[in-house]
Order: sequence, then structure tokens, then C-alpha cells
Amino acid sequence: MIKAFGSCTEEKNPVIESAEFILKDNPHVQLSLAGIEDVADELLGLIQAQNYTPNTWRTQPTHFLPPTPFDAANPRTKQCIDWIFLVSALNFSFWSEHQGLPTRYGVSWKSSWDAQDALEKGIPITDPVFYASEESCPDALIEEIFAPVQESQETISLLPQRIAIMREVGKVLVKRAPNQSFFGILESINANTAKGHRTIALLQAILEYFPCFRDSTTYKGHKVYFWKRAQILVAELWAAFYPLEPSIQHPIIPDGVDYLTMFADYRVPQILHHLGTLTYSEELEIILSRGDHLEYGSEIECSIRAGSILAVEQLKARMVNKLNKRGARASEWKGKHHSELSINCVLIDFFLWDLAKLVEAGEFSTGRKTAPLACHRTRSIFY
Ligand SMILES: Nc1nc2c(c(CN[C@H]3C=C[C@H](O)[C@@H]3O)cn2[C@@H]2O[C@H](COP(=O)(O)O)[C@@H](O)[C@H]2O)c(=O)[nH]1
Repeated sequence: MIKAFGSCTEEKNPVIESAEFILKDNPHVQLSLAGIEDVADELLGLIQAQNYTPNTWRTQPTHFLPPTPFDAANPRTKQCIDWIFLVSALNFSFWSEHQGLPTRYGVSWKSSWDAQDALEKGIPITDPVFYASEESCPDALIEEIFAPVQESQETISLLPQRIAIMREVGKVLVKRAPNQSFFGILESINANTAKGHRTIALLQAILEYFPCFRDSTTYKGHKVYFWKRAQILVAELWAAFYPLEPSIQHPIIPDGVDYLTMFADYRVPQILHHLGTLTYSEELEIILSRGDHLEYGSEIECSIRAGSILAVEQLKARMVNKLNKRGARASEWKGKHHSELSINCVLIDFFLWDLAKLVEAGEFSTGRKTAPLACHRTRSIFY
């Protein structure tokens, strides 16, 4: 049965099918196959040189780390899973009307993304029972958490929607999740789903339980799916709990993330275009330079996201091919913790996102002749 929000199919992620439909004869966005070929080489080189692995996730200063080795009974494990869940629910629309200026929105309170800091201050921010309730976690506290730095001339975008999402997802967890935690959902899926199907079942469950994760729209009369936040939730859980020892099976995402596509936001498309994997129409380039807003679900907005999904699929195919050709899949990966690592869209996406941030901060030069075009401006709860 195809559900209103879409069904994960075993054969192919519907996000890829949607992107293919959108990109066919698309007047605004096309893949540059020559660019993709070169960038695949370039990225492989960078990923290997930097020893970039799923464990790199652990090096981000704001990430709340789980205990190692994995310990289901350690309260921090549940807290970490619930923190990743909450952050993924709120992981949208941070682009600023004041891009590049000191007046842009910046969060003043460390606790807003730093769960460790919040917990130390006695705010149980990872606990759905706490944030589902207006009594224990009033709107005013959420506003305070997202309050801007003094020099900022804007507040966080879509604050009412963020508050509504916290209540919505919190209430679902409190009512329906075993142990009132996302960890309960995860454990129940892993226990009740056949081997090889658990990642898909998890993605499907996220879409079923939480309407605010259903990132889909209609393109030329056809239902299309992007599922950015739902997929990145699975991916961040995978990266956060990626074992430090290669011989150990993944404790919570045992079937891996090969099923997932990249997460179509506004930052990764920007770097993919800058690197030369995508070509844009003149009209689209003008729209981006002018900073025009693009409606969620509009044809151009769908096209940008679809282009990024397929560019990363193509990059992955070429990178895997190159590794296989070199016979290097197992032997040449000298990751810090892993001698064996295969490329997937999640790793490429995370690497590109981090790279985009370095380029934006002027800390890395891609050697391209022109600077990146501005990212596209869509105000949406989905990315
Ligand atoms: N495709 C993709 N999009 C990502 C992320 C992340 C962060 N993930 C962490 C996990 C691994 C990485 O190492 C990161 O530390 C955020 N976003 C999206 O970007 C936008 C915010 O951008 P800006 O306004 O510049 O801060 C917003 O739509 C947000 O949802 C990612 O990884 N992939």
C-alpha cells in the first residue's frame, strides 16, 4: 500500500526516483558528468588525506557523544539518541537574510545546541516528557534557548513552528514510544524486523510516527519525496554510534545506511554547484545572486534539490568504481579506526557539508575561479 506520505520500497529509495523524475529534461538544473568525474577523484583524495570516516562526527564540538563502547544501559546512550532525534526534528532553515554580516542571527546561549551544557544546567532537554509539556518547558524557555546574540538584527526563523514541532514530536514519543524515548522505537524495530530490512523500517517508522518529517510535495502533478530530516536522523545515529573497532557490528543501525540518499538542504547544493557537478540555467543563477525567495515545492526549488540528490548518487558510483578498480576497497583505506570503509552517500554528504562550512569561513580554498553562488532561500521546516 502506498501511504499518503510515501512508502520506502526495498528496491530503490523513492527519493532517487523522485529526483530522476524531476531532473528529466529539466530546464534549470542539469548534472555535469565531466564535472562529476573530476570531483569524484578530488573528493576521494580529500577524504583519504583527511582520514574522514563516520567517526569524524565525534569531533564536532557541539555533538553530544554516546559512551564507548556501546552500552544500552548507560543513561547517556538514551540521552544521546533522544538528543539526535530532537536536533533532527529542528534541523531546518538557519540561512540568514543578513548572510555574511555581524547582524545575522547567531544563537547566544550555548545550551541551545549543546545538550551537555543544558543537562548540566538542570534542563533535561533530551527528554520528550520535558519538552512535550508546556508546564515543564514553557514557550518562554524555548524562546530563551533560541534567543539571538546581542549584535544580531534577526531572531531565529520559524520559532512558532519550532515550538509546535517540539510539542508534536514530544507528545508522540510520550504516548507511543516504548520507554517514552526514540531509543524505544529503534530497539523495537531492530527486534521485530528481518535482517537487511531494518534501516528501511526505521525510515518508514519515522515518516509514519512524525508528520513533520514528511518532506514531500508535488512536481508536475507527480508526488515527489525528499525526506531530508528523516534520512539525516538515521544517518546521524549511524555516525554517532559508529563503532571505533572495525570488527564490531553497528549496535543500533545494523543494516547500515547504503539505502539513504544525500540530504537535500540548501548548503550541499551550493557546494555541489560550486565544485562543478551541477550546471544551472542563467535564470536560476540570477535568482540566486539576487537572493530571491523560492517557495517550498516550486519547480525550481525541487530541481535544485533533485540535482543534488542525483549528483551525489553519481559521485558515489564513480568513487566506488575507482576504489574497486584500484583494488583498494579494503587495503587502501587507512582510516584512523577502520582499515575497511566503503563509500556511501551519507559519508559524501557529511564531507561536503563540512567542506561547504570551511569554504564559507574562508578556511579552505577549492581552487575554483569563481566564488560559490549564494545558497537558495526557501523558508521551510523541512530543511
Ligand atoms: N545535507 C546536510 N545538511 C545539513 C547537515 C547538517 C549538520 N550535520 C552534522 C553531521 C555531520 C556533519 O559533520 C555535521 O556536523 C546540517 N544540515 C543542514 O544545513 C543547513 C544549515 O546550514 P547553515 O545555515 O550553513 O548552518 C540546514 O538546512 C541544516 O538542516 C549535514 O550534515 N548534511
